[in-house]
Amino acid sequence: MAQQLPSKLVIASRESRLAMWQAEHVRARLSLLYPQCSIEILGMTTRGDQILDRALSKVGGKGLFVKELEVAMEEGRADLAVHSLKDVPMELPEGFTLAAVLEREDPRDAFVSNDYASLAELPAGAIVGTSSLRRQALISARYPHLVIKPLRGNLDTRLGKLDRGDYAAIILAAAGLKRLGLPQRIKSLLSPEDSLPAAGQGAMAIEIAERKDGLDLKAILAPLNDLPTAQAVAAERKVSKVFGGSCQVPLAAFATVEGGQMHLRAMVATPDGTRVARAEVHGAAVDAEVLGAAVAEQLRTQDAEAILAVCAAEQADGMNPNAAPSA
Ligand SMILES: NCc1[nH]cc(CCC(=O)O)c1CC(=O)O
Repeated sequence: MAQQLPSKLVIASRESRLAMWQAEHVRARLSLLYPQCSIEILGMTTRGDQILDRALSKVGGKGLFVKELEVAMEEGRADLAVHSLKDVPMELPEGFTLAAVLEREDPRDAFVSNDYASLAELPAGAIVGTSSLRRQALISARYPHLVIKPLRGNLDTRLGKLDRGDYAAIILAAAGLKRLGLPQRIKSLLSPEDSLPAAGQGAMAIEIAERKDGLDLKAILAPLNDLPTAQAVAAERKVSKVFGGSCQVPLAAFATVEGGQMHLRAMVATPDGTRVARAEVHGAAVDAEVLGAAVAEQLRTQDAEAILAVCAAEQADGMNPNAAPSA
């Protein structure tokens, strides 16, 4: 790299075990690439981590988990921030960009239970824990005899609540469990038919701020970017953006890329799963955003706007006890 390299780079991260694992992963990869550069991690608590008792949709949504990290970059206390891409808002504030998207971990949702092997095994009335509207809608659509109850907190907290017996099973992203060395907690993986993943699930992203010192940080981070993953998540996030993308709406978007070809699937639903619209397209992966827009358009012709209007009305009524990230 012809690029000048600073003597030190600071990575901002949330302090949950998963966030720190991800920041450490990026630190290790950068250290291998640039052994002459010292790379440090700045752990931070975000407002989203503090507010555990209220629906995040009421107090600002996904942005709450990234704002403090952005302020640290703006003030020069950090150079980059590592995020679970799923938790990153579709529109970043002026002056911030995603510099790299790392190769995706398993994007699927995982069924976690101490007593049962799969959703299909659960008896009528069994309590399933998830605070994702998407998971709630998809599970209710297919297994209407199950009872969905909210579940928040970081991964360890959620597993603790399962082990205490509060739930028959809980649904978590497989990626988080694998990264934390807990793959044995996964009893089965949900197929895309049972539970289509959320936009960006399983992918890590590196965010940077516009530099006043002219340092081309994007070029420095470029070797960490995984093109097929970047293309897949660009399509998924486009779908989400078209529908006003936030975790307050049951929306799934999942793309796979192989040999430059993309298969993109998406779904919107009412939170109770009684109305579900699905769409899919195949095309060249370089046209990621066009494919995303095409799937969004297909959903729209299937009444997606009406479905989302139901969600908005319920939220205005304060019926949504759910929300957002905290792994
Ligand atoms: N919603 C919080 C969140 N954000 C990222 C992950 C897991 C890791 C990932 O998807 O990359 C999780 C936990 C979960 O959904 O179970």
